[in-house]
Amino acid sequence: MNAMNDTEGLIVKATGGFYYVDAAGVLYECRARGVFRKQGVSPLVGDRVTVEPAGESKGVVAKIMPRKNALVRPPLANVDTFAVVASVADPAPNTLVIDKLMAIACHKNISPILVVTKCDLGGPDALAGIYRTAGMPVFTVSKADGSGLDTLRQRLSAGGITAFSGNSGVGKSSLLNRLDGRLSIATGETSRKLGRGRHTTRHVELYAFGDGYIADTPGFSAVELERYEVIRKEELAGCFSEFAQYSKACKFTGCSHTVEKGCAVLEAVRAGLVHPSRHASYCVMYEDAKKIKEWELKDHA
Ligand SMILES: Nc1nc2c(ncn2[C@@H]2O[C@H](COP(=O)(O)OP(=O)(O)OP(=O)(O)O)[C@@H](O)[C@H]2O)c(=O)[nH]1
Ligand SMILES: [Zn+2]
Repeated sequence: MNAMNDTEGLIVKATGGFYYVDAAGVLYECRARGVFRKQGVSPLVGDRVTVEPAGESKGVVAKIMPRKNALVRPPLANVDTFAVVASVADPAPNTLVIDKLMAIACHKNISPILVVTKCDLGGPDALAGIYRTAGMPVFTVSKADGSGLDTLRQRLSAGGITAFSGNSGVGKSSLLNRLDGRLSIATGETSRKLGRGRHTTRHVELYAFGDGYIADTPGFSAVELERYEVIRKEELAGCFSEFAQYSKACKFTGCSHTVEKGCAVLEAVRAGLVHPSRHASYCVMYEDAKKIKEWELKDHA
């Protein structure tokens, strides 16, 4: 009960009501204090917590530190980097899906990066160019060539928690397995062979990677994320970070940046400063956001 004995750590895994907390290299198997349930909060992987030790390598999660952000699916807190994975081909990249994921990341105060996979199947420049124009870090990798992988490793090991997302089949599992030998995630081929359903894993785990952590969440999709992370139309332009420097100059306050005369964002699109593909995604998402009902927003308050 003595708070002085409490030790601080990070929840790296949650399963079956147990939380595994890494505190200065010791892994504590913990239960959560009952009060959390009463308050309707549950500890999440990625939470910084204090542990009240209770026997060797066992303890109780006593306090959850304030979160930078929290995702519902996958259940994960304090994510710093969101790596959106897209392949050059097989499947062809879907920029709308990529932009939805990136907007959700911005909305959650998570830095997006793009990882372009399967560069052995075609040139990554067209896709990479869209996101470089938007000022985002882009990493290009392929089965055959390890150079892009090393640059990505450097970024991930610099610190913070990185989560990966992207459409099914883009090569997320293959990428994670190659990034870190400890991860042996079933890739498309193997899980098909085993005949197991896809996207069944709900188990999230953080792996230390240099000074950072990688969240092993291969099974979560754009569709799922969207269901839980709603962006209002008024907030949307703010989630397309490269629009910000132009939108201040729009003629009308409350400009939707879709059709208005005197819209500085549209002007930037015409001038090649904002990529048309990003703006096209914005317009689709804006139309969708207009249809969001108030009751849907209440669920996400
Ligand atoms: N040509 C090529 N194929 C790749 C590459 N990376 C992965 N693949 C193949 O792409 C397919 C899908 O890879 P996965 O790693 O299972 O993809 P995933 O994104 O994890 O898929 P889900 O589990 O459905 O989310 C597999 O057949 C891989 O062998 C690559 O760099 N080049
Ligand atoms: Zn505008």
